[in-house]
Amino acid sequence: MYSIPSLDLPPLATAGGRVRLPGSKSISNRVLLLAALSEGPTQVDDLLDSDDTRVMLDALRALGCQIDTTGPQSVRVQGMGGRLAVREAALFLGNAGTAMRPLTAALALMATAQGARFELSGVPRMHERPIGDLVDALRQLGCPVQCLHNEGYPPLRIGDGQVHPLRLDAPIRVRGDVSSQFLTALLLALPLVAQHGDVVIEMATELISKPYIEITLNLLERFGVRVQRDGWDRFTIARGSRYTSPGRIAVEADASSASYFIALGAIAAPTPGTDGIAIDGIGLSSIQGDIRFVEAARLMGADIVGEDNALRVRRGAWPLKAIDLDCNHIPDAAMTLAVMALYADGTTTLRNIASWRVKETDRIAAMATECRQLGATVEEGADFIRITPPRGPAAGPPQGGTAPSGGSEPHEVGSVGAHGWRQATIHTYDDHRVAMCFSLAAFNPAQLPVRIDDPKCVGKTFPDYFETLFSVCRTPAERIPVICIDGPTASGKGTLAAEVASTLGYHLLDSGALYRLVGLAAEREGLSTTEADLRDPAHAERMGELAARLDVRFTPGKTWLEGEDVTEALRAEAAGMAASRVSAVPQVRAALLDLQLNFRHLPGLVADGRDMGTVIFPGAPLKVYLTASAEQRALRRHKQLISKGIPAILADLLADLQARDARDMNRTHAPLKPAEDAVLLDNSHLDIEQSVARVLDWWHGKQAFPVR
Ligand SMILES: Nc1ncnc2c1ncn2[C@@H]1O[C@H](COP(=O)(O)OP(=O)(O)OP(=O)(O)O)[C@@H](O)[C@H]1O
Ligand SMILES: Nc1ccn([C@H]2C[C@H](O)[C@@H](COP(=O)(O)O)O2)c(=O)n1
Repeated sequence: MYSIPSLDLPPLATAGGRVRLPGSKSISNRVLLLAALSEGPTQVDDLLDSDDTRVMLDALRALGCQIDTTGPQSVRVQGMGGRLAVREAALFLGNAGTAMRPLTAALALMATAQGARFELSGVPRMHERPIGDLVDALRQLGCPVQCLHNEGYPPLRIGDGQVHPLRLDAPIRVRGDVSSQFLTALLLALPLVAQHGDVVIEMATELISKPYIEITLNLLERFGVRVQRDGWDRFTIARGSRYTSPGRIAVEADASSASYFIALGAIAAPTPGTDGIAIDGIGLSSIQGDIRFVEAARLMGADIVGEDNALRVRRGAWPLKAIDLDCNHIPDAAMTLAVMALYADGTTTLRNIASWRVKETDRIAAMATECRQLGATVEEGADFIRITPPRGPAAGPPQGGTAPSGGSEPHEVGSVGAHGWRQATIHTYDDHRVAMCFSLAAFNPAQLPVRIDDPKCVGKTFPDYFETLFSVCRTPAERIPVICIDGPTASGKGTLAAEVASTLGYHLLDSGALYRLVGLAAEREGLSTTEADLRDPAHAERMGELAARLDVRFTPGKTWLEGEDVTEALRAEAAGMAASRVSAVPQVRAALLDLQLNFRHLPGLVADGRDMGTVIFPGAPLKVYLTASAEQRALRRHKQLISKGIPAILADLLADLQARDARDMNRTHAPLKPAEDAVLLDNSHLDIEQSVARVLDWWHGKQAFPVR
């Protein structure tokens, strides 16, 4: 997950490949609650691991439910059979509507029937999301429920510690026009109190988002409770209903999450050698309503082939076709249509989406604002949004080839590209779906990058969303930004590069490590690395061959040579000196070229070394030449070694690093020197933080993202 302030997406060109999506949030949280309310243990597989499911798991554990992790996406829930193990608890439910609503209902009934008291709260936005219709229904039943700040909104106090009789004889009336989750909450909770008679729910107003109710009814059946449904007006839970564990249950992949990859397949030209986007774990037999996004995407021109548990999406009509659609049945996935509309041949209207106003944010306002940022013309109403793409029909996303104005050259601030698209900073309003939707704007035909603020908000349902997106998207290498940091030893290149890379979410290339690996591998093979031997052409040839067949692997924080962890060995001063000697051999440099170029991956790269800016990435948009006085550098290295418990003599270190500087700067091939367009940074009197801030300032200054 990208836990950084903003993530810059370079212009993307093509897409293709296979994705496996995380489990459905709606199913995961319903299943967890049902498993906890059931009699007996339930093994839950393919569970979504996200903010919202974590909130539900924490709440259930706080209520005394035993839940053991049995695998990366699996838990075993020891059902409590509807009996409370804890009589008083304060539960923080973040911004998870799928936890707040069902827990409110289940705890209200149990607290009233068994005598308990709970407080349920969330983040500030949760306290603005209405729950009054559910509270009214629970009060009809005789449950003491108090809204602690504003009537009709969380936080709530549920129960008063006393036992009260429940009024179950008359039908319970609940409104269905604000959120279908209120009905879901009652349907999940009422089987707990249906021992003595039928329990009936009647809709007081028309029900929206019916497919979510179908998920609820389907899962209730999996847990042994069959609800009789009369149209969408009346639901009867039969006397004697009780939850029994199905033993094992697997969560389907999330249909709303699938919408981004369906849209991706429809928008992006296929990467040569691929056949569109294959999505595993969800197909046309899904119980999730958002699977009907497939129909809407087809209306817009997507070519989708569906199987029971898989989908394949290819670009069909292009540009996409504008549509006018009632989206009441796919409220979450319909947001993705709004971004597809940016690539359509006319104006798209999405109707009957009033529920967007009370979701994680006011989604109608958010989608309208952000589409306008990109250059679209947008009209919004209480329950609709109408989107005209940036200056009329889109001509097509980038097809590959060279980017305009020199590849990853920055655009001018506030730049308006071809077709009226604008380079935009997308606000995400702590709403995962806004972030995921707008990533697709990176296929804009103007080839402008897109900045997504607060990308970690995708953690609500799809923590690895951007990683998954990058795994199936391609763009010409020159559009992937590279920041080069070259300089002499111990100037702080590695430290600076790692900090800059982690702030921007970019990959990191420590090119010095590759030369160190060659030195180490040579030593292990008994191949001399003395300057004298390396001058022998046959020996240099052998060293080049060794570099070409290096068996090396990088994992976070570790480097492996032929399966052995050599992270520590590489950092030894001797390894640095050997690296300096072998790096003067042209055959070695040639052998390592492709390896270094292959580090250039989406969304960007920070590369440190000696020739990053001059030889390896000469077109990089930012090249920094980092220096500090030899004395300062020797002092830093001394401190570094001593802090690791490695004995060192300052004078020797100074002499060694001066010798290394001289060799690195004076060799014939790719000597250490600033690139002509490099900016110089002498950090002799700057600390690490100041150096990082300086480089980030330069980088942001080169970007054209509007500050909002
Ligand atoms: N601006 C700075 N001020 C003070 N100390 C720094 C600064 N930058 C880095 N250091 C410290 O200097 C030491 C050397 O830094 P680092 O290993 O990043 O240098 P390097 O240029 O990558 O070295 P090499 O080329 O040998 O790999 C580290 O202990 C680091 O914490
Ligand atoms: N791009 C590079 C990176 C490194 N080298 C050589 C020269 C250095 O002395 C040696 C070790 O590098 P360090 O890990 O200290 O950055 O490797 C090079 O020639 N070109």
